[in-house]
Amino acid sequence: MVTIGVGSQNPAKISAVERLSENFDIAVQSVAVPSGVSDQPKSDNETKQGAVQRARAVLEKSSADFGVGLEGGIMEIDQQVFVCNWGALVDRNGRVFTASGARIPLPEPIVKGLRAGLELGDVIDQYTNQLDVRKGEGTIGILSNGLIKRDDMFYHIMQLLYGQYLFYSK
Ligand SMILES: O=P(O)(O)OP(=O)(O)OP(=O)(O)OC[C@H]1O[C@@H](n2cnc3c(O)ncnc32)[C@H](O)[C@@H]1O
Ligand SMILES: [Mg+2]
Repeated sequence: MVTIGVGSQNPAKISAVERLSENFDIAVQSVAVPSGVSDQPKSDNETKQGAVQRARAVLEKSSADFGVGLEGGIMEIDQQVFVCNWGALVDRNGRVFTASGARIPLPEPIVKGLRAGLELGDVIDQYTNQLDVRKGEGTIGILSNGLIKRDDMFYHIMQLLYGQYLFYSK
């Protein structure tokens, strides 16, 4: 049994890692760590960096075998703003695996809020008139009409991360 520490207390992130333990002998623990980037990362680069920094901080702060960082952000392609997500898995040998998740364009009213300096988590709550969307289906869940929820998207990233670890450990 190996232990994975997840650098967040967000249930959508923790549940994505827990889903890995349905297929692998893994124990999951939540470790509160800083991302070291802004609360609302604004590029792939910054979002990925937040994921890696969270993962590294988990190994410093806990005795887990692996550190996982999952980070949400926004990024722009051709003046269209997308929600994006990155994940990182680090092991005690210093290996770092990274992967990104699905992206989906954000509608104009949400982009307006972001340009005004708000965090996506707060804007999506206002937009939907709900509380803590970020901890449940997430923006990706809202905009995909519930077909892909935030923990599904993070689970996909977890499969890409753990899969790489298995592949490169052969
Ligand atoms: O407690 P932490 O781990 O920080 O969880 P968080 O919900 O704040 O998540 P992030 O910092 O990784 O995400 C950055 C912002 O984007 C928001 N967000 C909401 N739904 C999202 C989604 O589906 N994908 C990416 N970001 C999302 C999120 O709530 C934050 O305001
Ligand atoms: Mg956050």
